[in-house]
Amino acid sequence: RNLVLHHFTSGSSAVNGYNEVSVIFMLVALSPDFSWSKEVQAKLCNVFQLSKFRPLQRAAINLSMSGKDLFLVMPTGRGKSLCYQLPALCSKGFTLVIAPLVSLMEDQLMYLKSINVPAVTVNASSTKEDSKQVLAGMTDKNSPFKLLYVTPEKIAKSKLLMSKLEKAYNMGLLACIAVDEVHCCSQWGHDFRPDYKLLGILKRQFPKVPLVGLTATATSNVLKDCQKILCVQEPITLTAPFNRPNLYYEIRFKHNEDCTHQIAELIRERYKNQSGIVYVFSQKDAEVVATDLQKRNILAQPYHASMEPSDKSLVHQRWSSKKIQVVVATVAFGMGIDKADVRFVIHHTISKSIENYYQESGRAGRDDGSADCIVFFGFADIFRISTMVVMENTGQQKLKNMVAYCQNVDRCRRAMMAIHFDEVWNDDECNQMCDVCRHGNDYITMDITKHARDVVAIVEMASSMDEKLTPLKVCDAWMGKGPAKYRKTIKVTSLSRVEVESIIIHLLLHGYFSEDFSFTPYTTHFYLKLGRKAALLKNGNHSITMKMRRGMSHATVRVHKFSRRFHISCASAPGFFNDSSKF
Ligand SMILES: Nc1ncnc2c1ncn2[C@H]1C[C@H](O)[C@@H](COP(=O)(O)OP(=O)(O)OP(=O)(O)O)O1
Repeated sequence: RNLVLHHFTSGSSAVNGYNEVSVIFMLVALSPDFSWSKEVQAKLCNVFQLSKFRPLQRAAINLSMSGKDLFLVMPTGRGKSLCYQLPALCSKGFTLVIAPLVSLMEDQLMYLKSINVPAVTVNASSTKEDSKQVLAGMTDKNSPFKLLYVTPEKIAKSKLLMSKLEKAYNMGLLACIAVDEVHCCSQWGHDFRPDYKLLGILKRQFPKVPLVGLTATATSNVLKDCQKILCVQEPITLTAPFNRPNLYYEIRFKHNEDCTHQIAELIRERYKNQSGIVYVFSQKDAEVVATDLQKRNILAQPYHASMEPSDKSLVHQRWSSKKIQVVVATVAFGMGIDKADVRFVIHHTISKSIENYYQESGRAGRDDGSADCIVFFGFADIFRISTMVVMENTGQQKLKNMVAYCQNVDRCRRAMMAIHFDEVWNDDECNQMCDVCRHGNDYITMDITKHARDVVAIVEMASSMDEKLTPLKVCDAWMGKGPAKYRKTIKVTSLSRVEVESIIIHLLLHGYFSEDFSFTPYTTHFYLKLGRKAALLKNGNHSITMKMRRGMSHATVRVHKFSRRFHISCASAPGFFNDSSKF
């Protein structure tokens, strides 16, 4: 135990990565002799009705009960809430919980009520009488409640609440501060909320109270930013392995017309009588896709932010009780979803970032049973999302990371996520639970230099005519379907649509193209312009290769055919689909 406490108090206490953390975790887990250990174990069984801790829960509880500040990064659905709820029951006074949404708090309060844990909230919809009672309870030595849930807005705006917190602190009744969804503090996080920026006041005013920041997804940079914003000196970071071994990750190419049809087939054939979520881009898509699935005899209902709260909870309830099979939802269907047996999460449209995707797909398989996470990757969707996130500082970069994840054909999908979340990863651990690992070497490497020159020339020509082209127009023009004035001057390609789209995406991701936004009073348009690397193509020695999945499309056959042609007419068509690798 001394060794453990030494670890708590010495050296650089910001520990990241599971391997280092596991050392602490084991030391902590092996220490059953803390003064609170017996009570903690008893409450785990008697109050929460759980037989044992999940990885890192005991460590997190022991650390915060030792007074340490802590960041806990644990995949969605693995039980972060227990890490502050259980210590709250074993401490004097109450724990202050900051949560981003009132609906989230209400779900928690309902659950806590069902297990007889006294918990309350003050938020914008509390009555005066309720608020008064809660504020009085904060300084009551008998602690009528053990958890107090508030929104960050309340902390920022209510002086009365702050004065009561101060009084409770001075009386030794403020046991712990838990900041749920702590990544919302950072603009670099995927869900920045301005009021979270002001939460530094808590640690400045109440320095002796341990703070626990909880999140399912945060890179080390985001956590460093949160640490600064929350004014936490030396937090310990416990990072549970991000890997969800029971989830199978797959990317499919989206051919717009039949995407919903494909999804319906999947649901009918592979997921008969099993619950799932289909994520879509917009509220309108939620309505349309849900109706399409209903027409195909699938019990599906939409869920989005503009629905009445009562309709939303009705859909949620019906889905939880298996009266409907599928929720077709926007991202509004997210926080607070705690259904264990979700067997599939299908993305009709890609997510706007890898963090979002990890969280959305993570709603599958919470019961540890196997589940599928399938993304339909569509060309036009990239630009719809790009214009949606145009105001976000890091929106384009995050979207590009997500697009690169989808476009990838040769790297284990878990490995890509691990790199993104700064995790150490061994590819063997995927266990063929992603499409790339399962289909092994099923890709070809192509020299696309000539194609790149041809398509870049189209955008260059349009620009010289003072015209802007959307990515779809560039595709059409390149395939000879554009206006006659282009057709005369451009080199029309014989590549398939999927190949054309993939090459344009590749050039965008690698800086040969870049985005050019134009705003009208009603909408934002995405045009392609030359990127910083476009000029390199003027150099005869510059070459670009790209990897493309072999079974990706009907194009596959054509790739083979072309490469045969390449061998015949090598001299006249240098670089034409020069398959330099795994044919
Ligand atoms: N030790 C445990 N053993 C079994 N079940 C547990 C354990 N701890 C928590 N759970 C259950 C309770 C909940 O039904 C479920 C998810 O817990 P919860 O705290 O809501 O997850 P979370 O906060 O990590 O997810 P999210 O990121 O979605 O908010 O796991």
